[in-house]
Amino acid sequence: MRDGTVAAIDVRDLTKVFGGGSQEVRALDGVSLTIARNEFFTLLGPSGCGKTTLLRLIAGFEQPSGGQLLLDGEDIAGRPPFKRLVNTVFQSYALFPHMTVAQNVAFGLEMQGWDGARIGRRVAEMLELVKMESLGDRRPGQLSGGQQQRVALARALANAPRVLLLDEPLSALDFKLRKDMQVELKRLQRETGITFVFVTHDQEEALTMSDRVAVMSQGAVQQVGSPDEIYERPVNRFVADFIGETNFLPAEVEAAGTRYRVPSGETLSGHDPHGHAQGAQVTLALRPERIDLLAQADEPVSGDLAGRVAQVVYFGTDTLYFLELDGIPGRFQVRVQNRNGAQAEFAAGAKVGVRVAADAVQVLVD
Ligand SMILES: Nc1ncnc2c1ncn2[C@@H]1O[C@H](COP(=O)(O)OP(=O)(O)OP(=O)(O)O)[C@@H](O)[C@H]1O
Repeated sequence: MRDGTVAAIDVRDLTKVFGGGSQEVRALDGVSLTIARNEFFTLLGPSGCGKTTLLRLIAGFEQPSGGQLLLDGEDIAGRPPFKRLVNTVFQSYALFPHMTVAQNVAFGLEMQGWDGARIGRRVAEMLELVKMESLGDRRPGQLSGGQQQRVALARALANAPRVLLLDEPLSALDFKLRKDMQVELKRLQRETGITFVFVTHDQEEALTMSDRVAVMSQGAVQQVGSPDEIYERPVNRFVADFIGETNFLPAEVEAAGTRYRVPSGETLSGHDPHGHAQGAQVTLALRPERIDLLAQADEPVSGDLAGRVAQVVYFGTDTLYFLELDGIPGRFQVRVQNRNGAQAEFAAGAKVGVRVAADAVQVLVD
């Protein structure tokens, strides 16, 4: 780690290849990242990008084809799962159906040879932590999905692992419960101080819970950053497209690091972490909620784009406008908060101006 402390998990150029010959799949293709102690770290990406494979390598259920994996600074290659101080919570919960809630939580502690009184205290403590203290005598079949998930968490936290791996643990829950459990998981992580590595393909889940997020695609890490970094400053088109809604505009660099000319001839200012030179062809990313719509009567200023409302979609909290901009191909989205009730401000067909906030434009690498 940069500050000299030892990372909870240090992944170095990790590769995992399944099968061989024409069947070969490179599930991980040289992944490097560090996860700090006490961090809520999320692996985010579409189905098949390799997030579960990375989790299974950390857990020890799979062996890497190349690269290194360090836990608290120690190379754990070849160490079996039960000797890694790493527990996993699966989407399916994997509770023992014939045991009570309390017996499920106690199971791992018994395997590790804890004495009865200590197990009793620990089980009570864990059930209190996940707010299940009154349901210790029930069997999993008598619990709701959310309650089963809490038991699975209590069981996985009981022996105080260094790292808890969570593989899409909320995806079987309905919308409302999932929201509640997001808050709950964050609380558990803060209260226990255990490093959480959370796998999801749900960007909202990743943004709301994580200290940092690694966005993955095709076996590679595209970007690692805090939720606001990856949302506000995506490095490439994949990240900008995968996280939230984005408008992409082709542009030419008019002045390096400051001004970008779009096909309508207007110039926008923008943020370019990649240092493109003057004359370079680039793609600009603009978030729909960072853009203001102007009535035709408003006085346009330099950089304002002009166009027509093609479609209006009402979302309750906000309204999404699809625009056709003069001189710019494709559709352009603007999201406006409905502060003044349900009435959409502009109807389909209305001529409008588009004002882009000075710091709202991100220049992408590709
Ligand atoms: N045991 C295996 N044998 C062969 N190929 C595998 C195996 N496990 C995973 N793969 C392949 O490796 C790639 C990455 O799979 P992985 O399960 O890690 O993706 P994921 O991002 O977790 O996807 P999902 O969200 O669908 O679980 C996929 O192409 C998958 O088909």
